[in-house]
Amino acid sequence: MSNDPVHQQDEPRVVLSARGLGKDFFGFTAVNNVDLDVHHARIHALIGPNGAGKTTVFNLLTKFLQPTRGKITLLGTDITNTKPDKIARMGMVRSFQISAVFPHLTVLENVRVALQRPNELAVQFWLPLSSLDRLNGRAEVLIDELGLTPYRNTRAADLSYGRKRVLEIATTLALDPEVLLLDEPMAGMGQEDVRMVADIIREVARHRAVLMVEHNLSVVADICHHVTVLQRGEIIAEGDYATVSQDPRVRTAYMGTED
Ligand SMILES: Nc1ncnc2c1ncn2[C@@H]1O[C@H](COP(=O)(O)OP(=O)(O)OP(=O)(O)O)[C@@H](O)[C@H]1O
Repeated sequence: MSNDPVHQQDEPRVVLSARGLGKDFFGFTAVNNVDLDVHHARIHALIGPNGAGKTTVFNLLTKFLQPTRGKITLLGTDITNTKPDKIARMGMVRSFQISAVFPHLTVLENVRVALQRPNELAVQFWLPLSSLDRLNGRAEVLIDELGLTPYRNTRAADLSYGRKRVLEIATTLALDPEVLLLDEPMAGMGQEDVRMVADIIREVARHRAVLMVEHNLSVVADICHHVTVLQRGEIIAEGDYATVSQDPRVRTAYMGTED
């Protein structure tokens, strides 16, 4: 579907949407009335000050939390009452969900393990060798897509922090998701790694939608097409970074002042 030229136009299709999304915790409203449209081949950032509700929105979208109010649609299907494991199979994954990286395995082995999971090849040991060849082929493509070819035989434990993050993203992509959710992908990384991971996310999003929570605003400015700003559980601004960063409510939310 991602190669369909119709979907490569300026207004790409909506793959994930939320309407009137809300979550109460014991009477405290953490998220209220959130409308969100995430588009194919676009990077969408969810930003806001601490406690704004970003993680809660993430957990609602992936159904780790059940919404108190509202509706969520993934690829045209209502998933408001769908279980998280089914959502991964339907085409939406979040980075930590299946991103267990085994430190003693090489990059290639880690990606192969991740690729076996959806196919359950691990238990189908009677499968012909040609199936494993196919798996190797897909693993090489993924490794290449994520710039990990020079490290294919390196143990995960010996990778830099940033490259480990890229390997995690590679294992997440093994399910071939249409929508990838990343929770603070730049957290704890140095400037050089931030640049590398930002480039990888840009590459990954050429064929998929990416929704990410990110505190690093220069990364958001650099790679995100669309930004939704939350404060106290509600959307206070949205648009491209240039637009939202000039919004007086956003400036007040971040700085405590409009200046
Ligand atoms: N399980 C819970 N029970 C009660 N309150 C919760 C729960 N989870 C989150 N909250 C509250 O909901 C609000 C939003 O929290 P959330 O973690 O979604 O914000 P955030 O924008 O991700 O913050 P941060 O940037 O600090 O991670 C906060 O006031 C938080 O205390």
